[in-house]
Amino acid sequence: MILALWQYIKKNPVHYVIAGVLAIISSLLYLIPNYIIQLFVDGIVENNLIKEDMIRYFMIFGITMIFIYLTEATWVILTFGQSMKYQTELRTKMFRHLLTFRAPFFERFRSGDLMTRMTTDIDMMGTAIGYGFMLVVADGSLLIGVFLIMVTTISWQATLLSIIPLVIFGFIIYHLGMELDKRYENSRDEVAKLSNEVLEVVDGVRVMRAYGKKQLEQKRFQEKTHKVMGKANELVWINGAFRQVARLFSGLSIAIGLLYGGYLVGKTQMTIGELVTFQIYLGFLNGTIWGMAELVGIYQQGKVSYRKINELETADDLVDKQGILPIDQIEAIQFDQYHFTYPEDKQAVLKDINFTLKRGETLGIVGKTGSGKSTLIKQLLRQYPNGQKGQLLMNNVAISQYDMNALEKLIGYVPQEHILFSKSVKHNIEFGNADATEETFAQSIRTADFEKDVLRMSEGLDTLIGEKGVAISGGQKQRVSMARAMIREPELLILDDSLSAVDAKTEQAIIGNIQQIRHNKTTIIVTHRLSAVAHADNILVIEDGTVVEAGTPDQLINNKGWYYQQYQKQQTMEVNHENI
Ligand SMILES: Nc1ncnc2c1ncn2[C@@H]1O[C@H](COP(=O)(O)OP(=O)(O)OP(=O)(O)O)[C@@H](O)[C@H]1O
Repeated sequence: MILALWQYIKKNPVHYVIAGVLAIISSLLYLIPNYIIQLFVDGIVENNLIKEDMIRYFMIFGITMIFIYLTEATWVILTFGQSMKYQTELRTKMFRHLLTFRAPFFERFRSGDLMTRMTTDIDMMGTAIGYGFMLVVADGSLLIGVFLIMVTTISWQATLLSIIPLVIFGFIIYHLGMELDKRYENSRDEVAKLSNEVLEVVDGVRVMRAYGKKQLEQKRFQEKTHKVMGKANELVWINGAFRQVARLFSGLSIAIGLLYGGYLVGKTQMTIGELVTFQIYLGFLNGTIWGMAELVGIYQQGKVSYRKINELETADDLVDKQGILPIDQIEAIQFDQYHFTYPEDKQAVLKDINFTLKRGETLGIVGKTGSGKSTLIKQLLRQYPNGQKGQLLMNNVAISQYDMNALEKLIGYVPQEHILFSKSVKHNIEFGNADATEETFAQSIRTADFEKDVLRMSEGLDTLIGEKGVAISGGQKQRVSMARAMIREPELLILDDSLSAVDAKTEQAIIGNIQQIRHNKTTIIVTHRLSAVAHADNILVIEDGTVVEAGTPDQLINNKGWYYQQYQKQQTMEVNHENI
């Protein structure tokens, strides 16, 4: 951690050098008022304090305090400003880094954990480089300055004797710090788990209510908070005990100083003024030792947070991102004896997949639930590592060779679970392509059959949706999501069971619109409703990760296999539905 912080300090030398010099100056300036106090007390005791001296002392005292204020304020502002800058830079860097990760990473790191890393841990690193730096420089220079002044100007024997308890305390702090490390980590991990729980509860609150599980969830949550409290209490215990030990040692140091100082005053080897100043100096030394104790805590917490951030920085999502080839058109997609197993699994989910999809064609993918349809799409989107056997080619080149960003720009993907942002309808659609012309924007809404819905919304396209806005239906969400993909006018459009929540008539209208505007462009439609792929050039029926039937809709009907049976069932259902 220290190395990482040092790298940052080195990047901003001017700020830190100025802050460091000012911190040292302000610490040393603190010695002047003490010296004035010493002269003042001695003047009173020796009865030779004259008015001019008093005015002079007062002036020096006042001016020094003003300088202390100015230097301290300047370097504290500089240091904490840098700390904020450091946090902002680190957070931006980590966020950019997070965006590069693919699905396996997010399966490993849960949302609550990531939130804790992006907030508390980065804050802690900021504290280490701000408050930690302040403690090291200011308290360090004060400690050295006070020690030297005590030794050289008052009494080296009294100084050495009275700092013995402080040195012992220093050793205790050091060893306790080691003990605190693990406990800080445990406590922090429990908070991360709790954050995750809160997210899940907020997300699933409606289901929880519907199933009458409010009480149960409350109990579970309470158990988790008790666990957090338990771990935090361990720290409170150690910190509490530690503070009392600190008090004991600092009291001992002052007592030794008083006793030995009193003895020296009795032997006229120390003036009363020096004894008073000596006690004030001891107070400073005690303060700096407290500061060092705090520094140990900041260092230990910072170390834990650094480990957590470093884990994110060095995490690998196992997806090869090294591809550099540019791509601006997808002429053909080819799965060649392709096998795929999820990283944490042993059994292949896709087995021996073979097919070619040419530019301008529409491919339908159907099959039982859990058969591997979405997995095939995820492989096209490169969300997981490459398949273990066979090849996935685009324009006859392995897909992994292409620059991911270039590839992503060609694809419009409408996923099964519709993720919309808590912003306006317009913002959500424009998210697909902020540079789209008004005409393309209007066309995307038309294609998604969302025009009527917009008219019904109180603020039209500016209507806020999501958490802070109006709740929209599942079918409306799907169509906003569809418009977001359409506004890209993508080379390759992928609909992954993305019209399941709209009625058959609307689905037909949308599919018709897509057919009409996507000449020469490629479309993949994964669906459970066969009417959505009735126009497809080719259809794959997937069962247990393998293609069991393939062909045009007519060929599959003639085949009399799974497709035919499903077709019959869905036809009967549709007729019954129309008769109701
Ligand atoms: N991230 C994952 N890690 C491990 N296994 C997974 C993962 N995602 C899906 N699976 C498994 O892979 C298999 C295929 O899932 P997939 O989502 O591809 O099916 P599907 O045909 O799209 O199903 P549905 O029609 O219900 O959407 C399932 O057994 C599923 O449990």
